[in-house]
Amino acid sequence: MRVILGGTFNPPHYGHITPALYAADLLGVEHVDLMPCKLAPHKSVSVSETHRVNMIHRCCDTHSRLRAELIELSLPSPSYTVKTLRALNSKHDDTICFLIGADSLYNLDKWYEWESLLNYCHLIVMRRDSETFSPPPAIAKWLRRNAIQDIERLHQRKSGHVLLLNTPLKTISSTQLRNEIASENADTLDHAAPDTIESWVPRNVIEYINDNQLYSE
Ligand SMILES: Nc1ncnc2c1ncn2[C@@H]1O[C@H](COP(=O)(O)OP(=O)(O)OP(=O)(O)O)[C@@H](O)[C@H]1O
Ligand SMILES: O=C(O)c1ccc[n+]([C@@H]2O[C@H](COP(=O)([O-])O)[C@@H](O)[C@H]2O)c1
Repeated sequence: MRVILGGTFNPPHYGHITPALYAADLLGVEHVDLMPCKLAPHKSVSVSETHRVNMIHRCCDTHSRLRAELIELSLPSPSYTVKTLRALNSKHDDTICFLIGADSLYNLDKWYEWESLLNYCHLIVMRRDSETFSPPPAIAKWLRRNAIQDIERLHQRKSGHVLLLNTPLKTISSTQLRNEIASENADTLDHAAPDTIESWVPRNVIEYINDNQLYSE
């Protein structure tokens, strides 16, 4: 079984890493694969793919359970998840648990061929800003058909289930981090108490951001 977290990672942060590792623990999987998209379907991205990948590699240097999955960089863009999952399935037989945050779940019906996603993976949903999940009606209806409670069931089928997990809440976003840095708080990030920095972003990622003057305007 593989646990994959797709994202723009602009930049990666502990809102990605902490709940993803927690989910992997519950699933009994050692690694979490961070999979940067080439071109995000619903977003504009301000820094190069190379910087985003380098920051992911830094996260992997800090956390040995993280790995980089770079398949989307060689697939056509935009990076539609259903197409990526098909490509991954054609290469390996592993069951894929694809992680998404609650905000992604609530918008899932806007994704390309979203109703096919569960043909290729299980979806594991992490809490984002709130203790509880409050999906809109269309998604709630879909969840009634597809959501399970018992983690063991993920090991019994290769795809087709959705699991909402009570992952630790880390209410940070890449947008918030970019705004902090753009508003000249990069210095604050750099000199803040180590506990503060390390609760947002791995230190070597902050160093990378500062060294490359990312997000400063
Ligand atoms: N703090 C968080 N807690 C749980 N899941 C998160 C968190 N931040 C991001 N995610 C999830 O990780 C995936 C990748 O997120 P992404 O790289 O877009 O980060 P982001 O912080 O949401 O970025 P942005 O602020 O630029 O929109 C998405 O499925 C998203 O829901
Ligand atoms: O397939 C889609 O239509 C689709 C639409 C929006 C997001 N995604 C994927 O969801 C993951 C998180 O996306 P984002 O935009 O929150 O960084 C990332 O792997 C994206 O490729 C996928």
